[in-house]
Amino acid sequence: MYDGDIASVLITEQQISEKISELAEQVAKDYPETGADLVLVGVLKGAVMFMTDFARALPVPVQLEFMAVSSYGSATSSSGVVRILKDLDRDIAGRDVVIVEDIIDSGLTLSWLLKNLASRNPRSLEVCTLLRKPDAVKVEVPVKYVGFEIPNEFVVGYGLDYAERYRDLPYIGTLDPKVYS
Ligand SMILES: O=P(O)(O)OC[C@H]1O[C@H](OP(=O)(O)OP(=O)(O)O)[C@H](O)[C@@H]1O
Ligand code: HPA
Repeated sequence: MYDGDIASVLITEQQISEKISELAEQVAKDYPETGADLVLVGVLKGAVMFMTDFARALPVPVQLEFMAVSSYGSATSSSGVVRILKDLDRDIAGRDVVIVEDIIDSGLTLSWLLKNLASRNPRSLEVCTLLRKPDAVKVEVPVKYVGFEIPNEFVVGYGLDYAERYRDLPYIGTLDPKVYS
């Protein structure tokens, strides 16, 4: 599939699966079953694969919510101004909430999202991301659960796209430069 487009495999399907088990164990420990279920907020579309695998790996009951947001500005870099395309279906006031992200790159999307969700008065609000790039440290975003720290390269697969392609790859890889040209 996508013959020749992938320059290298950065994280294999098995590494992803092992990491998700570790993250799920960590999160389950921090949220022992109480009266109300934990709410996972997945950020469309990139986080879909991670969200569904992560929810199934968690040994505590969770409710799934999704948000779709879009950044104004250029396609390649986030401007930090975010618009809600699809909002949550439910009120999160008083609930334990974990934002589930595929990647934190500049950190601008997440920093906006944290402020937006915090204003809805959840009982607690944390972030779980599969990938984080070093640039993310430029914006101060508190992220409790991080799967992999990756180099500052454009990656695709496992939900991550380039021009809406490659989201369906089961692993995470880098793109051959010929794809961009
Ligand atoms: O830290 P940042 O620089 O803000 O980048 C991270 C965001 O960018 C990607 O979403 P994108 O806007 O590409 O939408 P998609 O998930 O639909 O691909 C990714 O899923 C994160 O939400
Ligand atoms: O490296 C990336 N790949 C795909 N989508 C992204 N959104 C932010 N960073 C990336």
